Amino acid sequence: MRATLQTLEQTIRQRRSADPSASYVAKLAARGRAKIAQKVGEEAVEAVIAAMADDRQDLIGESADLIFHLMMLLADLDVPFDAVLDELDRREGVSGIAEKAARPQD
Ligand SMILES: N=c1c2ncn([C@@H]3O[C@H](COP(=O)(O)OP(=O)(O)OP(=O)(O)O)[C@@H](O)[C@H]3O)c2ncn1[C@@H]1O[C@H](COP(=O)(O)O)[C@@H](O)[C@H]1O
Repeated sequence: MRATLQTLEQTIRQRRSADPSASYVAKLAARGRAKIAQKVGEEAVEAVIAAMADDRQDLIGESADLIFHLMMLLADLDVPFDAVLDELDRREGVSGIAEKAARPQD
Protein backbone atom coordinates (compact mmCIF):
# COMPACT_ATOMS: atom_id res chain seq x y z
CA MET A 1 0.00 0.00 0.00
CA ARG A 2 2.88 2.37 0.77
CA ALA A 3 4.18 1.97 -2.85
CA THR A 4 1.01 3.51 -4.34
CA LEU A 5 1.12 6.41 -1.93
CA GLN A 6 4.87 6.88 -2.38
CA THR A 7 4.47 7.07 -6.16
CA LEU A 8 1.60 9.57 -5.83
CA GLU A 9 3.59 11.68 -3.34
CA GLN A 10 6.55 11.80 -5.75
CA THR A 11 4.28 12.69 -8.68
CA ILE A 12 2.66 15.51 -6.69
CA ARG A 13 6.06 16.94 -5.69
CA GLN A 14 7.28 16.81 -9.30
CA ARG A 15 4.09 18.20 -10.85
CA ARG A 16 3.76 21.18 -8.48
CA SER A 17 6.24 23.09 -10.65
CA ALA A 18 4.78 21.94 -14.00
CA ASP A 19 2.82 24.12 -16.43
CA PRO A 20 -0.53 24.92 -14.72
CA SER A 21 -2.30 24.79 -18.10
CA ALA A 22 -1.30 21.12 -18.45
CA SER A 23 -1.25 19.97 -14.82
CA TYR A 24 -4.08 19.92 -12.26
CA VAL A 25 -1.47 19.56 -9.48
CA ALA A 26 0.39 22.68 -10.64
CA LYS A 27 -2.86 24.60 -11.16
CA LEU A 28 -4.20 23.81 -7.69
CA ALA A 29 -0.80 24.43 -6.03
CA ALA A 30 -0.66 27.86 -7.70
CA ARG A 31 -4.06 28.75 -6.17
CA GLY A 32 -2.54 28.41 -2.71
CA ARG A 33 -2.94 26.55 0.56
CA ALA A 34 -6.41 27.87 1.40
CA LYS A 35 -7.79 26.55 -1.91
CA ILE A 36 -6.11 23.14 -1.42
CA ALA A 37 -7.54 22.97 2.11
CA GLN A 38 -10.99 23.90 0.78
CA LYS A 39 -10.78 21.03 -1.73
CA VAL A 40 -9.92 18.58 1.09
CA GLY A 41 -13.05 19.71 2.94
CA GLU A 42 -15.23 19.43 -0.19
CA GLU A 43 -13.97 15.94 -1.03
CA ALA A 44 -14.51 14.81 2.59
CA VAL A 45 -18.13 15.99 2.42
CA GLU A 46 -18.61 14.22 -0.92
CA ALA A 47 -17.25 10.98 0.59
CA VAL A 48 -19.67 11.33 3.51
CA ILE A 49 -22.59 11.90 1.12
CA ALA A 50 -21.64 8.78 -0.89
CA ALA A 51 -21.45 6.71 2.30
CA MET A 52 -24.81 7.96 3.55
CA ALA A 53 -26.33 7.14 0.14
CA ASP A 54 -24.93 3.60 0.56
CA ASP A 55 -23.10 4.07 -2.77
CA ARG A 56 -19.94 1.99 -2.44
CA GLN A 57 -18.63 2.79 -5.95
CA ASP A 58 -19.04 6.51 -5.40
CA LEU A 59 -17.40 6.18 -1.99
CA ILE A 60 -14.33 4.59 -3.59
CA GLY A 61 -14.01 7.47 -6.08
CA GLU A 62 -14.61 10.18 -3.49
CA SER A 63 -12.15 8.50 -1.10
CA ALA A 64 -9.48 8.57 -3.84
CA ASP A 65 -10.23 12.28 -4.42
CA LEU A 66 -9.99 12.93 -0.68
CA ILE A 67 -6.68 11.12 -0.23
CA PHE A 68 -5.22 12.79 -3.33
CA HIS A 69 -6.18 16.27 -2.12
CA LEU A 70 -4.99 15.52 1.43
CA MET A 71 -1.63 14.49 -0.06
CA MET A 72 -1.58 17.79 -1.97
CA LEU A 73 -2.13 19.64 1.32
CA LEU A 74 0.62 17.68 3.08
CA ALA A 75 3.01 18.41 0.19
CA ASP A 76 2.17 22.11 0.42
CA LEU A 77 3.41 22.07 4.04
CA ASP A 78 6.34 19.80 3.13
CA VAL A 79 5.01 17.06 5.45
CA PRO A 80 6.02 13.59 4.18
CA PHE A 81 3.11 11.14 3.98
CA ASP A 82 5.39 8.65 5.77
CA ALA A 83 5.03 10.85 8.86
CA VAL A 84 1.27 10.20 8.82
CA LEU A 85 1.79 6.46 8.33
CA ASP A 86 4.40 6.46 11.13
CA GLU A 87 1.85 8.13 13.43
CA LEU A 88 -0.71 5.41 12.58
CA ASP A 89 1.97 2.75 13.27
CA ARG A 90 2.69 4.42 16.61
CA ARG A 91 -1.00 4.20 17.53
CA GLU A 92 -1.29 0.53 16.57
CA GLY A 93 -2.50 -1.55 19.51
CA VAL A 94 -3.49 1.51 21.55
CA SER A 95 -7.25 1.40 22.10
CA GLY A 96 -8.94 4.65 21.15
CA ILE A 97 -11.10 4.34 24.28
CA ALA A 98 -8.07 3.91 26.58
CA GLU A 99 -6.11 6.69 24.83
CA LYS A 100 -9.00 9.15 25.24
CA ALA A 101 -9.49 8.20 28.90
CA ALA A 102 -5.78 8.86 29.57
CA ARG A 103 -5.92 12.42 28.18
CA PRO A 104 -5.48 15.22 30.73
CA GLN A 105 -8.87 16.61 31.82
CA ASP A 106 -9.79 20.08 30.48
N1 LIG B 1 -4.84 11.36 -8.43
C1 LIG B 1 -5.05 12.41 -9.05
C2 LIG B 1 -6.32 13.05 -9.03
N2 LIG B 1 -7.47 12.75 -8.37
C3 LIG B 1 -8.35 13.72 -8.70
N3 LIG B 1 -7.78 14.62 -9.53
C4 LIG B 1 -8.40 15.81 -10.13
O1 LIG B 1 -9.01 16.57 -9.11
C5 LIG B 1 -10.01 17.40 -9.72
C6 LIG B 1 -11.17 17.40 -8.77
O2 LIG B 1 -12.34 17.72 -9.46
P1 LIG B 1 -13.22 18.96 -9.10
O3 LIG B 1 -14.36 19.01 -10.07
O4 LIG B 1 -13.55 18.91 -7.64
O5 LIG B 1 -12.13 20.10 -9.34
P2 LIG B 1 -12.21 21.51 -10.01
O6 LIG B 1 -13.40 21.60 -10.93
O7 LIG B 1 -10.88 21.82 -10.62
O8 LIG B 1 -12.39 22.39 -8.68
P3 LIG B 1 -13.00 23.83 -8.42
O9 LIG B 1 -12.06 24.81 -9.07
O10 LIG B 1 -14.39 23.82 -9.04
O11 LIG B 1 -13.01 23.91 -6.92
C7 LIG B 1 -10.28 16.83 -11.12
O12 LIG B 1 -9.69 17.68 -12.10
C8 LIG B 1 -9.56 15.49 -11.06
O13 LIG B 1 -9.08 15.06 -12.34
C9 LIG B 1 -6.52 14.24 -9.74
N4 LIG B 1 -5.52 14.82 -10.47
C10 LIG B 1 -4.32 14.20 -10.52
N5 LIG B 1 -4.05 13.02 -9.83
C11 LIG B 1 -2.70 12.39 -9.88
O14 LIG B 1 -1.74 13.41 -10.11
C12 LIG B 1 -0.99 13.10 -11.30
C13 LIG B 1 -0.55 14.38 -11.97
O15 LIG B 1 -1.68 15.07 -12.45
P4 LIG B 1 -1.47 16.40 -13.34
O16 LIG B 1 -0.73 17.35 -12.47
O17 LIG B 1 -2.84 16.89 -13.70
O18 LIG B 1 -0.70 15.97 -14.54
C14 LIG B 1 -1.93 12.22 -12.13
O19 LIG B 1 -1.20 11.44 -13.04
C15 LIG B 1 -2.58 11.40 -11.03
O20 LIG B 1 -1.69 10.35 -10.62
